[in-house]
Amino acid sequence: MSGAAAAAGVQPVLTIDGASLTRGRRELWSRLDLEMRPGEFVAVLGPSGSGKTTLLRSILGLQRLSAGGIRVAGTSVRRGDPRIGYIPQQRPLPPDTSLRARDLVALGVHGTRFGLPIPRRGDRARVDALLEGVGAAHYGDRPVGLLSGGEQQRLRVGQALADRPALLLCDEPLSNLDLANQRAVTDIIDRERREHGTAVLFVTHDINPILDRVDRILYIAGGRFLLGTPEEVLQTHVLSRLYGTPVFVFRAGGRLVVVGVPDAETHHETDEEPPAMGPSAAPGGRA
Ligand SMILES: Nc1ncnc2c1ncn2[C@@H]1O[C@H](COP(=O)(O)OP(=O)(O)OP(=O)(O)O)[C@@H](O)[C@H]1O
Repeated sequence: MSGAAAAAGVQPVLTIDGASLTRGRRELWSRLDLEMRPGEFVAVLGPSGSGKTTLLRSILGLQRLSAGGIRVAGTSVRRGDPRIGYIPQQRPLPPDTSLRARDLVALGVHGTRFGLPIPRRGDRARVDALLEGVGAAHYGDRPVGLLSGGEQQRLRVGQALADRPALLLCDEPLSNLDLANQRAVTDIIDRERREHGTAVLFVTHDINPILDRVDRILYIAGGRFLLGTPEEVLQTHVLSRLYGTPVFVFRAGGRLVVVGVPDAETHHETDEEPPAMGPSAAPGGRA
């Protein structure tokens, strides 16, 4: 154990240790360190193609690292690890999908997650409780293909939380949702981490809907990363240094807007020394 979690005397839920991932000649990120404590909410930001989804896939054991290691609650991850819940990037389900809403949630319940559904005693009650928890009880028996994007997304959250994971990985779970559904889905995830200590790693393009819940931000760009509180990371001078080009952070009407972000592949040579992080950097963070 090391870092802030150790200082607080708790076992980290997630430990990423010097992780690097190279695709062809391109280094997506390198020497990435991240330690998450129970109940912590970390947002992952960065331009399209910077490797955010790949990071989640690495944590899930679906993507081999070029270097470094990843542990969940102190041990290596394996495919289908029940300690991890995963909300993948949203794709609308086809209208003719024959599953009912409750079937989709049931796929997350132990024993059915990665194989054929094998209902066990108590599963129905668990599925009912999950449907209730995500506000989907009233459409539990409807075909999923006929549900709206927001209704489907609540079910995906229910499925990911079914086995009460220690770590919840969310890949842009709010995209394509209206503001009311963004808030509803955020509230469900936030309640889970407050009530059950689930650590949440949340990939997003827009920090605004979750800004008031986030403990730290991991910002990935051009093979580099920054780690710190929102106040530390979301600053014009900090992001300009990360990108190596002027990037502006504006605050308007309680919202943050980041302007001038270059494409993920058009900046930074990977063998460049990363710029120094300001004095307000969280331990373990660098840029
Ligand atoms: N299976 C794969 N084989 C080769 N390259 C891949 C594969 N999957 C992703 N990539 C590439 O790796 C890079 C990172 O992809 P990734 O999906 O992790 O980015 P991202 O930050 O999640 O992007 P977005 O915000 O658009 O979802 C991209 O350049 C992508 O084209």
